[in-house]
Amino acid sequence: MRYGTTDVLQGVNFTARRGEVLVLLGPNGAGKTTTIEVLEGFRMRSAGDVSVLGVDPARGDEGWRARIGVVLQSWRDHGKWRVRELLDHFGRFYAPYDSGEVTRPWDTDALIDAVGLTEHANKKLKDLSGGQRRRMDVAIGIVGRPELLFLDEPTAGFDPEARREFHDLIHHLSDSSTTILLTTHDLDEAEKLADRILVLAGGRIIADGSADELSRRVSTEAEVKWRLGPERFVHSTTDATKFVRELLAENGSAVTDLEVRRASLEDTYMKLVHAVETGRDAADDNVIQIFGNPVQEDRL
Ligand SMILES: Nc1ncnc2c1ncn2[C@@H]1O[C@H](COP(=O)(O)OP(=O)(O)OP(=O)(O)O)[C@@H](O)[C@H]1O
Repeated sequence: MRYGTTDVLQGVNFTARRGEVLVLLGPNGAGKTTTIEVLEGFRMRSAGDVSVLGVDPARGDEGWRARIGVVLQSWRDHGKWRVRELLDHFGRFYAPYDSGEVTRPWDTDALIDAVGLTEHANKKLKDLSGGQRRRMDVAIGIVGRPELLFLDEPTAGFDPEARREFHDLIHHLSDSSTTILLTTHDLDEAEKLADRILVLAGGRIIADGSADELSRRVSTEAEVKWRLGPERFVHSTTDATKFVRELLAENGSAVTDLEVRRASLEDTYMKLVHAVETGRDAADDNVIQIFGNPVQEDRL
């Protein structure tokens, strides 16, 4: 994708499988929204091949659009509509695309309940709080029971409870085989939701895998912490299972507060993105820098 003379995306290559939750991570301006907009058919790509539900988004017709749900980064329109009224209205557009397999649209009250807006069903959109408005955006995105759902920073402005409810909703949707591509800057959220994480930086996908796979890619070592009586210990190892087995065989129930920690997604992400920004290979760096804690089999 090129804007003017600037190539914003140049090596974005990935495939999503049915029912998978893909989380797209990347620094501000990396091109996440652009990627999503190209896939949705909102933005025409400058070059390259794209297939979404078997169709080139540049040529998607209404039948194709009915199978897709979109939650943009922010919507502030339809302020005078009431929650139930607007969802009822949008839902009607999907009725012709009801198939034996998928009932379209979603029943309005059941949908309002699923996004936690039952108390506010009769409120005008302009009177909703930021987080409630965001829940409404999500409801609009899924009213047609999409097979594929795009969510651009869906939980921005959610309180912790709304976030938890949203995560449950995503799990429920993916259990019913909806494929989901979402962007977020919340790495805990990415770790909770993603079957696969894509990291976009420098205009290309620099990592593609589960949180665990990415962590192993930048670090083969895990950190084991434990306590023996009043003393605390820490040890870095490439085979945590073997180490823990031996530790317990030697010390039995004297071992307490045992903890095994791989590099967190945040550690991994920072390392991958930093490597692109500095032109180095993430796997070259020493594991100790990942944990930021220069201890090897030392007593703390
Ligand atoms: N219409 C446009 N014309 C020119 N440049 C654009 C346009 N839209 C986006 N860009 C540029 O393309 C790059 C990618 O933008 P994009 O919005 O896709 O990033 P993003 O990863 O979604 O960022 P954020 O995390 O901040 O939402 C940015 O440098 C942005 O300035």
